[in-house]
Amino acid sequence: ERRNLGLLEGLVKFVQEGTRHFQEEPQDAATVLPEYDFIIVGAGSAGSVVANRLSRNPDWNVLLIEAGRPENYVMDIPIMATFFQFSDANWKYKMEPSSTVCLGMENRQCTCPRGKVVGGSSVVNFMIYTRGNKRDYNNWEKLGNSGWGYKDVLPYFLEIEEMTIPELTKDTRFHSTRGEVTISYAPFHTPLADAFVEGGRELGHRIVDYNGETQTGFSLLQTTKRNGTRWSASRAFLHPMRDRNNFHLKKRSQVTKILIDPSTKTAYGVEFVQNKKKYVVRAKKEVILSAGAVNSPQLLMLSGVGPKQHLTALNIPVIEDLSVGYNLMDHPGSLGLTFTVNQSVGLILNEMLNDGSSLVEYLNYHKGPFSVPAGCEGIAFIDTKNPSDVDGDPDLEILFFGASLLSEKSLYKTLGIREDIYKTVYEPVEDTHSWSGVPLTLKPKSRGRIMLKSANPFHKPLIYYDLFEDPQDLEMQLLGIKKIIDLSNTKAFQKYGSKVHNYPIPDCKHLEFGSDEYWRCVIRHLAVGIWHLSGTCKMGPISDQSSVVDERLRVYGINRLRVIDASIMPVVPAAHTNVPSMMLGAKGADMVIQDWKTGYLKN
Ligand SMILES: Cc1cc2nc3c(=O)[nH]c(=O)nc-3n(C[C@H](O)[C@H](O)[C@H](O)COP(=O)(O)OP(=O)(O)OC[C@H]3O[C@@H](n4cnc5c(N)ncnc54)[C@H](O)[C@@H]3O)c2cc1C
Repeated sequence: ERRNLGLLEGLVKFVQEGTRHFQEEPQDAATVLPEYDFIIVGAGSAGSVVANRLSRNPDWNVLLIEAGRPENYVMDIPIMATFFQFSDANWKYKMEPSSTVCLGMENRQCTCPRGKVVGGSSVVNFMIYTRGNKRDYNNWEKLGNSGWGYKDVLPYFLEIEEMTIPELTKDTRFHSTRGEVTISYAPFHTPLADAFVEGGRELGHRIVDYNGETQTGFSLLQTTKRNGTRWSASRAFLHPMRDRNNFHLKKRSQVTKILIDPSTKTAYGVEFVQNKKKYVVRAKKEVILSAGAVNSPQLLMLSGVGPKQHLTALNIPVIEDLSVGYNLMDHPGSLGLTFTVNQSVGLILNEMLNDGSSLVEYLNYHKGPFSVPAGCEGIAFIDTKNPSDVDGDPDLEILFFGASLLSEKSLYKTLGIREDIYKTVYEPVEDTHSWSGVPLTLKPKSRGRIMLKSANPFHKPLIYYDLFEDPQDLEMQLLGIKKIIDLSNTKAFQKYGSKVHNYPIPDCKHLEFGSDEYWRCVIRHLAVGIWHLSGTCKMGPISDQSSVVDERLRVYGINRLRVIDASIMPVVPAAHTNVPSMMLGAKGADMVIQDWKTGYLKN
């Protein structure tokens, strides 16, 4: 009876919070002005920050256009993070079928979720907070992008961070408490998460604040969460500006074209469609593309900026011939490694729902297992070439989940795994307590490409990406799998009788279970990009034929048009790309502000 009362009270509280959340998101603008100073396309991780920073100047008016729906408070319950991939908050992209990778997925296609919602992919992601390694950004600078070294980006990471983990706030060189993006540990973690960190220590790794001075080591997950709920880009940057009257947000409005005068090669506005109605809006100063690594290149190409041959084949008049859509990167991973344990120490959604107390705890206090983002609890960064270097340059990440494909039936569908694989490998022991480790290749050498399917803006672009085209990317996975098996064999995990779930993947069962060849087969079958798509509008010097934007993020050859989002990353950092994209938003917006203040771009 007490629990029922707790549930009712919790539900009332949740509805109240949800209502407040709904009211705090900026409303859909009732009218659209014919002209704004700045038009930003995409209210995602980067675009939300850009809009926030530019509209701080009351003399500038700013329009932010978002194709997706409003964020919903249910999306902010951490354990639910994978559930919205079936909803209209996801663009539901898939990679083109391949004969070498994603072989265990429906139609040999890996899924490519992207947030289609106010807040963008920060609303569907796993809330993992990482910045990357200082060498990643120093490398950007070395590639010819001056002003992009670690010393230049760190101030922006600090500007946006609100660190709430007490022991980390003391390190003021690397952490700040004054920004908008709240960082916390999950208020709950499983005993298996402790085993992960302890197991890492047993294997000789350090426990590290991987967003501090050095990155290599093991840790519980730092997450973009406030008070046990998701802290999306929208909650961090858009909610606080809902009353700025120089700012308009259009939701469910898809930009279909950037308007560019072909004679002066100057961007002067955009065309967008809301409710089947077409609008044309002009930009007095600039159009800024923050539509993400799939849609920013798509929009550039639809607007005549892209590879000449490709656009000509689709009858799109070419305004500027640039390498748009190339250099697609992600952090390739694989899902084949599951461990069962002999105690009830993992996360099983069914159990949590049946028991009810976890739900009551979450609704009332935002604590307990529901506060764990998608079951993800720990992270390790390893420099496989210099494993004992305390200041290593990691090339391998291990992502730890206190759950696995055994823990929640819908997961295999979310990930696009073939039903026959689920039925033979996982279903026989589903609901067994388990954990999983996902190895991520942090310095991928393989590259993919985004192409247009047609000149129709409503046709999904094509995503070509053989994640393991370069064999080194696959070998790093193999190394990762071996490391994770070593972890399972530590005392910390053996306390729970951890053992590899050894039902072979049907297509690989002709190979000896556990042999290198077996694992290579599994990696190719249950491959996953971890959805850090980036690089498709590469930043680089003019001498680099493959670059699309310059170091001030201006599109080469086109005036008054920038790209500010994950697509400008010349090389993907050793990081989950949400907060790095927000950093790009803050730094990119500063460049816009500087350029217009100094009269660099004349009105
Ligand atoms: C399932 C998943 C899990 C992830 N987990 C993590 C994680 O735990 N930690 C982490 O750091 N990173 C994670 N990432 C990656 C990270 O969230 C993204 O790299 C980051 O959000 C990208 O930011 P962005 O600004 O480039 O693009 P987005 O945030 O994707 O924003 C682009 C926005 O533009 C809008 N848009 C696109 N086209 C148009 C158009 N034509 N007209 C109008 N609007 C348009 C989109 O709807 C979207 O809102 C994850 C991503 C996914 C998909």
